[in-house]
Amino acid sequence: MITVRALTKRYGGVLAVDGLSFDVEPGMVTGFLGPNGAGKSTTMRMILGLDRPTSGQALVNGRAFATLTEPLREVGALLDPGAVHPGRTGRSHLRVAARANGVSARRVDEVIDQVGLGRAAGRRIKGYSLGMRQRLGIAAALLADPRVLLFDEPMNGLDLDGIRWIRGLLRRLADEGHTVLVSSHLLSEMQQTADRLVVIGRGRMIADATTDDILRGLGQLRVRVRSAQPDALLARLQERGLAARRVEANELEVEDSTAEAVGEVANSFHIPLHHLSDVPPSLEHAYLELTGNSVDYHGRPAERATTPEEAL
Ligand SMILES: Nc1ncnc2c1ncn2[C@@H]1O[C@H](COP(=O)(O)OP(=O)(O)OP(=O)(O)O)[C@@H](O)[C@H]1O
Repeated sequence: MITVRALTKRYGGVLAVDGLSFDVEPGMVTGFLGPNGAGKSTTMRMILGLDRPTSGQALVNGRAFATLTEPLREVGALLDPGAVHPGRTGRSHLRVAARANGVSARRVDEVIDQVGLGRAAGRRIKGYSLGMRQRLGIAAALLADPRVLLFDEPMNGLDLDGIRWIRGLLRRLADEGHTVLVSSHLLSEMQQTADRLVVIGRGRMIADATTDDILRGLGQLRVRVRSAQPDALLARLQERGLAARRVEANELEVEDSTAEAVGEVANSFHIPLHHLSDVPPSLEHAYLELTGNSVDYHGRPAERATTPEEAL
């Protein structure tokens, strides 16, 4: 369990984290989502005792990291997969970490298996791909079998296989009862991975709820409708004050409405429909609504955010 209360970090004139309070519960994957520079890494560093809060608290299992007697047995983290000795092999890197923390050599082989590093464990780290470095970093986080795990942008730079693998690992860890906090600016990834989301922007809390609630509460409902009489349907819907527009030759989209409402209009004018469905709101839509005022640098409209398909 992670408990964050009124957590604040100021670097000179920059308020990196501004009064954040949230809990990260065991048994689920909590996504920590926010645009670049939102304060995710700074928050994680404070939870891990690597940065001192200006005010407020970040507790692991009810205690500040610095006061944990066996910290690596309570909390593991992947922060910067580049921060390893490049001349060592993966296995020797893990053995050094194991020895320093009273972890058995047998456990080193277990985590090598668990992250699928396999034969690469005997090679020097300087020859590792980014995906292999991420796996090694995750192996190090799992080494002392801690109940609380923090992963800072673990999907960064990974291919689809790597992303799927991490998604599966996070799910398994949560199902085993671990407390899992994973940061990302990839909305699509969090939509598929996280049970709960803590969304921040410019160091401030924007939303803290289940992923489903965030999608339901913030995404405007839209309806897709197809008919062989699109002109007539468009005119009737607009007469009723509905925000309908043509999206394809025979297909309309209606903003902020429901399939029932659109179906009733069509039925009352005897316009046959070939398709009628609510469009589920995407996290991307909700996220842009949530963080719209909290990004430092807006792209021009043409530089739209990455869609889930593009991100993969
Ligand atoms: N050591 C530091 N000194 C000064 N400013 C810092 C320091 N570390 C972070 N910041 C600033 O604090 C803010 C939050 O940064 P942080 O890295 O925590 O954001 P983030 O959400 O992790 O972003 P990203 O997704 O880009 O990693 C940024 O404005 C950043 O420039």
